[in-house]
Amino acid sequence: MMHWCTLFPSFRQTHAILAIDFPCFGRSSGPSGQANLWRSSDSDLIHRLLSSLSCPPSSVDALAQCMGAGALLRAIAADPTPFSGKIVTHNATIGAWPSSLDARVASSGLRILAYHEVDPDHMREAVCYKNLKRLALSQPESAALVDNALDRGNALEMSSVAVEGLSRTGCVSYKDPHPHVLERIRRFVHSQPPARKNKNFELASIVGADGNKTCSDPKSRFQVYARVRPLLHEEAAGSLTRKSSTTISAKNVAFDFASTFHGSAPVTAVIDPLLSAFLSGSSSGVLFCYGQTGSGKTFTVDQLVRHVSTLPRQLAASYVQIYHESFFDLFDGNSKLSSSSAVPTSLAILSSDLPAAVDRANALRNTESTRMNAASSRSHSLLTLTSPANPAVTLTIVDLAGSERVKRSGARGDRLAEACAINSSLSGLVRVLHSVIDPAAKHTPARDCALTYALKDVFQCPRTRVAMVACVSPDGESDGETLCTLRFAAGCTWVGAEKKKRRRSPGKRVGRERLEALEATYREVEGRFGAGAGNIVTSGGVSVRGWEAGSGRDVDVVLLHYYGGAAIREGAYGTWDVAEVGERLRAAGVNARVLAPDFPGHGGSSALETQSAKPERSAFNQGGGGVATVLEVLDETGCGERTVVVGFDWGGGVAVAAAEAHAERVKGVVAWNAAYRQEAGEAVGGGQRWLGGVPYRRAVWTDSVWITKAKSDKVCEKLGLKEGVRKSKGGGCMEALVEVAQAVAVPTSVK
Ligand SMILES: Nc1ncnc2c1ncn2[C@@H]1O[C@H](COP(=O)(O)OP(=O)(O)OP(=O)(O)O)[C@@H](O)[C@H]1O
Repeated sequence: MMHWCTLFPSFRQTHAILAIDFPCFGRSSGPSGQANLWRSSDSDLIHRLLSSLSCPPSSVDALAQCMGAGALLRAIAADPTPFSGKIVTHNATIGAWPSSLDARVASSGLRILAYHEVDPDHMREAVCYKNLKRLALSQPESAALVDNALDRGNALEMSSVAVEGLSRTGCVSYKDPHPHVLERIRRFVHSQPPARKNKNFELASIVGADGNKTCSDPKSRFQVYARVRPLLHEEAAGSLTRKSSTTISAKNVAFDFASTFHGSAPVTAVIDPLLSAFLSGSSSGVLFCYGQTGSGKTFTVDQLVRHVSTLPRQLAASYVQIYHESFFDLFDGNSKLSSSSAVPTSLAILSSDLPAAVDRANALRNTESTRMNAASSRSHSLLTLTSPANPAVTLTIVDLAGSERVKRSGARGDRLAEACAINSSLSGLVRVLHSVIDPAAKHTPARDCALTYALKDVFQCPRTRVAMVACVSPDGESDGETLCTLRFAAGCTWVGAEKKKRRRSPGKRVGRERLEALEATYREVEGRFGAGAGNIVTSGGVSVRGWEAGSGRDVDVVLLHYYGGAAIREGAYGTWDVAEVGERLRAAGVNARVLAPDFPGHGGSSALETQSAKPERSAFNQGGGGVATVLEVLDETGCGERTVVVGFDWGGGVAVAAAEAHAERVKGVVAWNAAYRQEAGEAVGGGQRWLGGVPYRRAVWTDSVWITKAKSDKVCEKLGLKEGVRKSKGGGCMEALVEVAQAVAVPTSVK
């Protein structure tokens, strides 16, 4: 990371700078040399970090080195949304080149400047070198490779500098690039992207890769339009230029849309195809207005509502706003809805009366005056109409809150929190849209935020027609934001592509059925426990998935996930399937309530300002630490004395520590591949005390490269066990849990 420090002064004017020490490196926690513990989730880590900082889409330039560059390339392959276009790498290494990366780079307009200094660790035969070279030859607009040995004029030559006290391990030596190379990198990052020779390059490459259709196909169910509002007072025109009725350019980059609109005339063409399908009852539709704050989204929605009102029909209409991830019913005095699936008020209304009803409701919407817009919407609004011909068919008009760079909008305090919530939910929407278009995506992350959750049926139903209006401002000061909006919207033009149908194996079908069963379970839990996105949220913001046997309760089982993971086995890094665990226990004669919390800053739980759950033992018991989280869950879900705590990996260490600290509440503990870190001076052999405190204990081990007998022995020693149960692959944890839960439910002499 320090490699790049000399570049920072020149970027300080234009960028907020974020320098990352990956876990186990530099100042970040974790034992050194344990990068393999988190490497499989490094791209997720980068995305979570950017999303926690609420970076708007297309706003991040990146400089990365060695395995950090590999992580970055994986992050781009997974989702290029946050990245704005300039990527500089040095000696990038990667185990396997992601199959979607070439198409991602081509379609997102990213450009990579890659330096390579050949040495025994970074050879020309290495995967990354070979692929960067191939990319530079096949997509010279997107990638350039500088091999230092072959191109001395441009080489990233280095001199070594040692910096005292830079990391917790002492002195770090870093290499200082020569000034002329720094200047080249600086110019690259600050450069305007060149005008594309073939403006359909992005689309062409996507079509080539996947055989998909594009937006220029009028039959596509997803159409993307751009609308440029007129200049307002005191604004001066920027680089936005109209090229044709379907093309506009900003900062010399041309973008193609289904149509572009300029000025104030109503843009009825964007909604007419949706309206006719809606009125005939043939298919549902959703129309989004997307763009930076003050670009004309609310204005456009207003015009569209007035257009709908000219069609004389009796309709049912509901109107909600999403503010800070909660739903409010605008047709019921802006009352808060108890959950994301609660049904809002539905008005039976004549379409001609709709504008007046919407205007009245809009007075209740959260709006504020910012530097960018005198009446800026601080919430997303969703107006949903039900088809008179078919009650199953709806048309939803979504006025998205505007993305904003808080430096420009001057947001502070509550406004800043709002801006962060808005940016992060827009990023959630962008991620969902990308997952819809990506043939390799296995999962649509619709549960990540309230906005995508509300629209999840849209994303899942292949018949729903979708229109997006990218609203942009012609003001020169907004050129940067305009480019981001257009780049994102142009990227969405591939959403129209029918995702290549993957042949599902019977196993995958079972997976989908399980997912649906899980959904049903969440709804059940939601009903029983109250508010939350299919679960409960504690007063401290801990999201807890729950499952109950439904016929009395013998034990409470609390499942703890690994550091950097999530509780529910729904996404890539989830650990548990609460329903599966509950059913397995029920089959073994134990009626259990199974609870799986997400630690603060993980999964659905909010991050704490003071501290997220940290991996060090010393942080377990601090506010927000693992043990404190477990206690909060026990308290707020009413876990009785018959509680079993089960933890995997880092969660296993937390389970052990929680059982030790609250032996009066915990009757059983199962530590699976537990990462228990001994504190300096801590006597591990606490077994004697444990025998009296927590009667039922198991340590389970699954063979893997980093599990050693020594680690297993340490946890066993801590638990007062002679040895752990060692399993060759998976499975052992459930058997141990069944044993312990049976013993806790009907106390026996099992120890
Ligand atoms: N096409 C247009 N013709 C004339 N005026 C417009 C047009 N679009 C927007 N405006 C004006 O620009 C200003 C900002 O528009 P609007 O409130 O719709 O922006 P917005 O994108 O909804 O902003 P925010 O995200 O902050 O809510 C308003 O004064 C609006 O009347």
